[in-house]
Amino acid sequence: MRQIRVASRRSQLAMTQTNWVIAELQKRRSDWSFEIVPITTKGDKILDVTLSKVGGKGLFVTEIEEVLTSEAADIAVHSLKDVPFELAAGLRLAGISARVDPRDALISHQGQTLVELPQGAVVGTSSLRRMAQLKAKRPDLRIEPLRGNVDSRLRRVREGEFDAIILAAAGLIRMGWAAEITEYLSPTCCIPAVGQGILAIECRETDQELVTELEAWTHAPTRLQATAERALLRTLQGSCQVPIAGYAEVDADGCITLTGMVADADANHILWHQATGSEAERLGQDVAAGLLAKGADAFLPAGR
Ligand SMILES: NCc1[nH]cc(CCC(=O)O)c1CC(=O)O
Repeated sequence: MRQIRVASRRSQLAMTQTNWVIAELQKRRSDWSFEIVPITTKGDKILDVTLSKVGGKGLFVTEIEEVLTSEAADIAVHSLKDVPFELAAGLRLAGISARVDPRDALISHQGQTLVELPQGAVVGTSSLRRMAQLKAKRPDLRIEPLRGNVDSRLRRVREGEFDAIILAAAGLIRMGWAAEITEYLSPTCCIPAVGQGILAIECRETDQELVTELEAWTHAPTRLQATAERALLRTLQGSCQVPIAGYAEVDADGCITLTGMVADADANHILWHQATGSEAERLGQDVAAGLLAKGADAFLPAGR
């Protein structure tokens, strides 16, 4: 018998993800019971500003990590894409879920796909990564900031404030709202964020019982994808201030193909690089090196 305290943000998406992970772990460990410790993070309080302007990587994650470090909770469930490449000392992403859909999704007011949107249509997104790739496809679109919870974002497009918005398909699928999606953007056209569609469970590395259980629960092919994509992010020292994308696929032989993208903040210059390998960490570093060789340095923060 053990009581596991699970730190979770209060948003509907966070609670849905947390409850899903608790159900998964409960299936394996009927001798454990779970208690949710709700946390309001700084990121949750800043709803009306473009996050990249607020700055500070890991706005949603840092305070949750403090709760783990101070032993006020034992595990935390994160969307992997919100987790900075560097964790707080003593913590570890011991559990990695099977990835759900990694793609971005277009939700449009009148059911048009990306190519069908009228000239100059207003598209909501605050993600520099999405903005850069949208601009590359459709330079005529007017891109406007869009923040807030998933349900409020959907309401704003439904009410016609935007012609379309872009969200991660994964969040909509987990909430049971996939019917709202007009078009799934292919990962070759709009490369997903590092870790998009993956849930990561963080705990103290000294908690052997939890580490062992979470590692046994981990989906091995997704762990390879996560490792390759995060090695790319780490090597580039990427944060939400720089438009970076990274998406790895693993074939049946365990061969990994990783595609990386870096753009400048105005999306006037976009660089891509792709490579294949069998060692995830190494592959992430190689794709980062490939991007740097093509000039990605100029788009990244100085002093890396
Ligand atoms: N940046 C916010 C965020 N972090 C994780 C998700 C849900 C998708 C996922 O698990 O990757 C979202 C919403 C979105 O981008 O639409």
